[in-house]
Amino acid sequence: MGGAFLKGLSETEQYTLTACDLDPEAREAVAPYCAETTADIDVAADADVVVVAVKPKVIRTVLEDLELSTDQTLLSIVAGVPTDLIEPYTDARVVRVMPNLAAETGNMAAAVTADTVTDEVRAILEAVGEYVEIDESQMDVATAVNGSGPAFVFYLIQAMKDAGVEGGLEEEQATVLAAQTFKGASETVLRSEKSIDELIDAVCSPNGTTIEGMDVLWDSTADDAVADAVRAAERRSAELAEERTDE
Ligand SMILES: NC(=O)C1=CN([C@@H]2O[C@H](COP(=O)(O)OP(=O)(O)OC[C@H]3O[C@@H](n4cnc5c(N)ncnc54)[C@H](OP(=O)(O)O)[C@@H]3O)[C@@H](O)[C@H]2O)C=CC1
Ligand SMILES: O=C(O)[C@@H]1CCC=N1
Repeated sequence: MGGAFLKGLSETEQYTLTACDLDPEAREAVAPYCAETTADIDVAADADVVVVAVKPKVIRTVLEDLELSTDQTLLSIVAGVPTDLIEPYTDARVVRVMPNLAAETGNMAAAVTADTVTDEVRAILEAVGEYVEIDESQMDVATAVNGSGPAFVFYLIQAMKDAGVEGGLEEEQATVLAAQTFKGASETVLRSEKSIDELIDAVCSPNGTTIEGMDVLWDSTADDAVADAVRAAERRSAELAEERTDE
């Protein structure tokens, strides 16, 4: 996730980016997008905004080594680790963000804690996509919807693509048609003033093809399966918080 963030931010040419990782291969992978890569956390700690992008189980170790001052911002993208668990380890302002992998292409959907976000962090998030400001109590569900969400959408694209292949399209053709259709539909939802129900209606020509397919979906439990996936991810995010708090 840290690499996707770096790649997206490097495209904007607005930031001086330093990547810190202990693994030389990880540093090599992001070197083209950074002014500097380092294994020395003190070098990373020089930045105005320090993004912590390690797995939940190692955040405490990283925080113990990270010396920041009150005029710096620590931006945590670590799932399930609450602000009040991070704050005792740092003098920096702590802002919690749930990003997603689409940062890489400047299409990230992110959720950020409304009570700690600054204009500096808003500018970073805006540079690589769209963000919403939420109460931290909503971070687990946001983690499920926009953090894990890309995987759920990849799954749906695959299902649509597979159906196209089954109908006779070539794999590559079906992938382009399915993925571009998700992309176009997403743009429409974001730009249109119509509700999603109105947009569905607009695709359904009278006695046409779409209504036949929509009847199948409306009669199915596809929406329940999506809601169950979101709830399972939300539950896990809350569990991660519990596991961290126990330490
Ligand atoms: N993947 C995603 O789509 C999203 C992930 N996140 C959050 O981002 C964080 C990272 O997830 P993800 O990118 O999937 O995980 P990865 O394991 O791919 O990335 C974590 C990176 O941190 C490195 N690392 C571990 N310990 C240290 C250390 N002490 N100092 C410096 N670097 C270290 C790891 O190196 P090594 O591999 O050698 O251990 C690895 O390169 C998680 O907290 C996750 O919750 C949030 C939103 C979306
Ligand atoms: O799967 C995970 O735990 C991380 C957090 C959100 C997306 N990936």
